[in-house]
Amino acid sequence: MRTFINVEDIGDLNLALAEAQEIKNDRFKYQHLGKNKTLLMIFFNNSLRTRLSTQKAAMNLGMNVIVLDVNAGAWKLETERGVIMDGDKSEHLLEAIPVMASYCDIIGVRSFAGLTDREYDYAETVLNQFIRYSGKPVFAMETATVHPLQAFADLITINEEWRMKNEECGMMDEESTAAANSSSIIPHSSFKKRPKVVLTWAPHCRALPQAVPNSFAQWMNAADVDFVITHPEGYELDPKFAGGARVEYNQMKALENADFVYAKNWSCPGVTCPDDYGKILSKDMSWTIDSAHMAVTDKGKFMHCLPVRRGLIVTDDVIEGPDSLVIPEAANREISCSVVLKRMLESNL
Ligand SMILES: NCCC[C@H](NC(=O)CCC(=O)O)C(=O)O
Ligand SMILES: NC(=O)OP(=O)(O)O
Repeated sequence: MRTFINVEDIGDLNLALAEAQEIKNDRFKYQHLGKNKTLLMIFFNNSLRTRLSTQKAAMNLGMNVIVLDVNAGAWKLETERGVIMDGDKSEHLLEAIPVMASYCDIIGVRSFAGLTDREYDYAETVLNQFIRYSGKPVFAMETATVHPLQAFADLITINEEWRMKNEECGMMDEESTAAANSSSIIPHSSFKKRPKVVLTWAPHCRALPQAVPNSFAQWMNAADVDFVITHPEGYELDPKFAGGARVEYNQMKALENADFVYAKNWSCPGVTCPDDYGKILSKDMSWTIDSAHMAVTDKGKFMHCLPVRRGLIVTDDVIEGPDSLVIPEAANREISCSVVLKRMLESNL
């Protein structure tokens, strides 16, 4: 694997899930792969989970890790070509990338959308410069339009929970139970019903990127689930990621019988109205996930990538309740990243 950006990069999802389970059973099984290899993590934006889980995954694989916070100690980097650099940015990304690449074997990049220029963001301009000028395998640690490590961790979490729910409810037939006992991964088709997964927009006080919902939609479209997206009018996600998914504008209707409720805020993706790109179109608090929303689900599990703002996205009782998966999701970030780094180490170095 040379890049990890879109769901296609990981190939067969059942194989990827099986590999995730294998690593979860023995996190240090592939420690030899990373010996004398160095991961460079570059952050243009803040992070808690990605910073720690990616570092942990690399250490599990025996790698050395260098972390660069571009905005805390490095020269401020210019990312656009053709500008006269007479402002506060002292170094151009086009020199910085090959320099940084000379010190490492794999590069992870966090670079959020600026939310002012849709074309620049959706072309993944910064990430693509790393791919083009580093000559090294590159993976997205949330970039302008995608957050695949999060979506993969979310898929792992859904798979684990769905398997448990089916086992508890005795929803598997005999053949599938036997398959479950002999294998780490059961295709969802073995269960009597596919899980209903609902991605719901929720209000926020700041304009946030579309990377998390884009990747979640892309991965759920590729997975064996019944996927529904709900949001106020104007928040339609880019068809490149969400194309084919069912959109239901009535949130309560969308949540009916849901097995998984994935809440997230995002700003206007500018699909129906390009001038609104990156803007907040709604702060409707009736979209906040509370116990009344969860009550219409099928004992649904609450999911969010974190960090989450309580009182806006979700109420305290829901996020703290027994049906909240936010901590297992975050824990599975170590696993999703381990699979990605393992594959990069195996195939490219
Ligand atoms: N990596 C997880 C989410 C990161 C980012 N959230 C944020 O910036 C929230 C910041 C705040 O709540 O102030 C996003 O939505 O893409
Ligand atoms: N979910 C996630 O990516 O968290 P961080 O932004 O803290 O890395």
